[in-house]
Amino acid sequence: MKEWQYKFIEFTLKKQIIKFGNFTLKSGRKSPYFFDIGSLSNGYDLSKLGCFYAQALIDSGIKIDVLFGLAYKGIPIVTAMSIILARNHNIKIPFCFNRKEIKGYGEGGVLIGSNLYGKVMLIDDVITTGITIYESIKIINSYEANLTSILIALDREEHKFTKTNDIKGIENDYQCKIISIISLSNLIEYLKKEPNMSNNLKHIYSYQDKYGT
Ligand SMILES: O=P(O)(O)OC[C@H]1O[C@H](OP(=O)(O)OP(=O)(O)O)[C@H](O)[C@@H]1O
Ligand SMILES: O=C(O)c1cc(=O)[nH]c(=O)[nH]1
Repeated sequence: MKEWQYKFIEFTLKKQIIKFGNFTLKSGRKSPYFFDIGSLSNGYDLSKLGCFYAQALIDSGIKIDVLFGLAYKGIPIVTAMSIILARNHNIKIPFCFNRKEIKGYGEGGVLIGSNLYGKVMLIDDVITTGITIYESIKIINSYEANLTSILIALDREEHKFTKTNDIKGIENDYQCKIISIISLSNLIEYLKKEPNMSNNLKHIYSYQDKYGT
């Protein structure tokens, strides 16, 4: 693990982005941990989050035309990341995000910000089953745009409902590179060295047995 990934885990634990308990996921899976970006509630923490995402993009060396934040949590992420890229790294990449419901008046439509065109990097918080990513590809493909990369904070490293919607499936089907700031393996590696984590780890291991890749 790189030092900034360690720092990211420290940040997520300190800010209680990573929570332990009983959580129902979008897929219906019952998880003993939850990654909750929505618990960040001030500009300072959000700008720190933006720094980690910007770092991951720069480290990847991937070239893109537009950043696309997926509603809802991808919206503050892509906004914070874009500000950090401009302010700290002098990198100006257009960004946009979607509405979950189509707006039928005023400017209308589903997109806010830049048009979707060329090589698109999708920005979100986590991938669990990958189903949400498959749904978002439909939005991207309805423009003259291609999904060429995905950047998330946490890859939960779970197997998916069907063979076609796992991470490797997305990468192969769409020639699309997926990068994550951390993976569940990174998190486990960190938690193993922390005191009082053995019970949480026990629950994570049995969850992994059921849903892990
Ligand atoms: O890989 P999957 O099984 O599809 O699950 C992961 C998705 O679940 C959450 O979406 P949700 O629509 O709940 O996000 P929101 O809180 O940002 O609206 C999360 O933000 C991911 O996009
Ligand atoms: O799969 C999900 O719904 C999910 C998992 C997670 O860790 N965090 C989140 O916001 N959603």
